[in-house]
Amino acid sequence: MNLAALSRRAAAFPRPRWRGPAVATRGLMKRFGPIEAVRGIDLEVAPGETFGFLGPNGAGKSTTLQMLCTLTAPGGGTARVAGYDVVKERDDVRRHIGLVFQEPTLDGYLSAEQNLRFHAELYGLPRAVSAERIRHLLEWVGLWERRGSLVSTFSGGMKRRLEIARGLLHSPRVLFLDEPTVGLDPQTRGSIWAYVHALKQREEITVFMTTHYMEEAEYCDRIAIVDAGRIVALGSPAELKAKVGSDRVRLRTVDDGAAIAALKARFGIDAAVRDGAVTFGVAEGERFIPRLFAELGVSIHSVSVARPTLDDVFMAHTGTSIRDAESQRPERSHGGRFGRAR
Ligand SMILES: Nc1ncnc2c1ncn2[C@@H]1O[C@H](COP(=O)(O)OP(=O)(O)OP(=O)(O)O)[C@@H](O)[C@H]1O
Repeated sequence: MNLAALSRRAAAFPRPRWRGPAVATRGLMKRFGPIEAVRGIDLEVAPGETFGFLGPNGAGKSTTLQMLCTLTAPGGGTARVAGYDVVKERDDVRRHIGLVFQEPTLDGYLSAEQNLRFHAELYGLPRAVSAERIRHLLEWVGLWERRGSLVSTFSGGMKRRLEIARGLLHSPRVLFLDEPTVGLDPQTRGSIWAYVHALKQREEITVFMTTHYMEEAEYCDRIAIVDAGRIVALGSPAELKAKVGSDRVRLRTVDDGAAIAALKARFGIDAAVRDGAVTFGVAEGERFIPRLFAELGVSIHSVSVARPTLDDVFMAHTGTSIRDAESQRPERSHGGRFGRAR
């Protein structure tokens, strides 16, 4: 049965309101030849949550998302989305999810409104309903005035907003966003987040997104930090940072090598030079600073203390920063991921 027929059937036989987890996986796995892209993901996302999958390039974020969206078959384990099994009830999953990809999948030769109308027809939305919803969504993403313009004339930010509107057209229960702001300038990234926030105010929807931007993960209710195909930490950003425990101290000194040796010898602290400063973690950093000046025995030019960041969380679980993890892996193009052979 095609998507349109499924939607008509659903409209004719409304289901009782479903209350289980929006996303639930057990031992989810995927392998590409010798590469173990996803190595046993266990996850439960509650309805209404904004959930982030945070990790460096190649961590397995997109592959997990593709399995949840039924775009690639799991190699092992199970996954349910909106209550439906991604393998046995693929069409049901598809009917209840919206997708926004990294790469635009809009038709540049059609106008903004035509793109949405086409999508509405694909999902079998009745005309009266879709016309109203298209207007509503285009107004909401600030594109109603430009509804007649060809999408090929739109900026990157406008296209992403239109994609979000399209992803919401059929009122999905779960909206999947794959790196929704990659390639956008900081201002446009901020505005995309403002739309996601506003969306949570007006629709009862779960948002599941992947990102490798720390600052974006901070917007999520909960995040899973993934590395090499596994979840290494799971919780709210505040919980995860609290678990790291230590503050991050950064020193600029006359002699970094001597400072690192003295930190080890006098305080038992393992420090390293990162981004041009001697960096280490210590509980209650502000209280430690006076001792440092008194006892280090190496002249200090400047010192800063910061509360743990999500990068510190990543480092605590993997021994490396996300940035370093990305630079250690072969860079892959962000383009065409959904077009790759599976
Ligand atoms: N179709 C494919 N064929 C072969 N290998 C693949 C395929 N898709 C993903 N991989 C590999 O699986 C691993 C995980 O890739 P994935 O795209 O899921 O990571 P990611 O965390 O989303 O990274 P990025 O931030 O770069 O998108 C990588 O080593 C990648 O090269």
